[in-house]
Amino acid sequence: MVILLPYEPLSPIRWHNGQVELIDQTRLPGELVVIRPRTVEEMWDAIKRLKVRGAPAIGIAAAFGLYLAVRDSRAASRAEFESELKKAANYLTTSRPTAVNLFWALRRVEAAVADAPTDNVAALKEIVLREALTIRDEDEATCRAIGHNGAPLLEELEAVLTHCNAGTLATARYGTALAPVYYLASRGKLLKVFADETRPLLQGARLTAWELHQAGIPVTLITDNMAAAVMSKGLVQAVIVGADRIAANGDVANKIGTYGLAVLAKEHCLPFYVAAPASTFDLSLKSGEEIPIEERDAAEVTHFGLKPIAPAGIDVFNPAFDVTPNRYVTAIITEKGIIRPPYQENIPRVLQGINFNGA
Ligand SMILES: CSC[C@@H](O)[C@@H](O)C(=O)COP(=O)(O)O
Repeated sequence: MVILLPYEPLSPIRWHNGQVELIDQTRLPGELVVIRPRTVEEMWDAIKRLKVRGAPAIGIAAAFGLYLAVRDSRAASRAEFESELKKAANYLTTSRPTAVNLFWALRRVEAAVADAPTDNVAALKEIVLREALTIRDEDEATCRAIGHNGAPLLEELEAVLTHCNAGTLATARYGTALAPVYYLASRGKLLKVFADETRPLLQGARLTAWELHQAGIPVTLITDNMAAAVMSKGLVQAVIVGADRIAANGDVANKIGTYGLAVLAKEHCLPFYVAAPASTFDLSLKSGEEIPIEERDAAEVTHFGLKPIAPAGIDVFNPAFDVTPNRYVTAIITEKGIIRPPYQENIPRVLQGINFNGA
């Protein structure tokens, strides 16, 4: 097992020796295994099975997936190459429907090729790889900026509650919800984190607890149904989560259970913060009602690992995400600044970089 320098989280996705390397998140916390998808099909499978997961990381993985799809292309023309790229992008969009970063990254790579001033297929392949690498590197800088921007909201607090994993494992590095925690730690302020285990796939227990523990940040694991008790005892002073898609009105899709936490936070007069990059906003959607919510296999609920914990054949409802209405969201922390209500007006203002502090 790798031991990290205190407070410096690892990066779960990188390009090394001509291959994409991913930490297989289904194997954590027991084993730190690196996988190297070699085809677009293997990358699709890694995304579908949550070997790589978390909205920004899914986008980065998909961009590399496009390169894997065209790396050995024998296209005879630019048009043929672009058609192969489009086919691969369409295929990758079928892996997971909710995180808009996936669609954003694929569009970005396609646009880079469309804008390229060359018809040379070898040069176009190189552009696909360069764009994937740029998306990865920019995400790391973006997450660091989210950490910087979010830190003032949390620096006076003792502890926060988070849900699922919106940490370094969900991004190129640093995470979104956990970015301010890492940022503060690197400056000597250790904020405590209560991590929901996050049923059914336990990203909180397996991933958030693991990565914070590795980085030397104090983390306390709770089951999802303990959040109300933690809040009522005053053990946390804020909730901070990531997002998979944010609609134009500020409604937030995130891991199932997030909505309940937001309602609980309101009842306990705690701020409810969402941390997300600009690539997680989908301003084409008026509200969260339009966000496609992934439903996953019933076995994730009826089984604990391979062990059945429910009667065989029982009906199951297993949405992977829920939508938190904007009225519960105190602020959205982005790399461009902090966005506060009214979201309809303030989201475009902040994302377009108009000088506005969100106060
Ligand atoms: C920075 S990641 C934000 C979200 O993607 C995260 O909170 C989440 O819901 C991840 O769900 P997952 O199903 O593990 O991909």
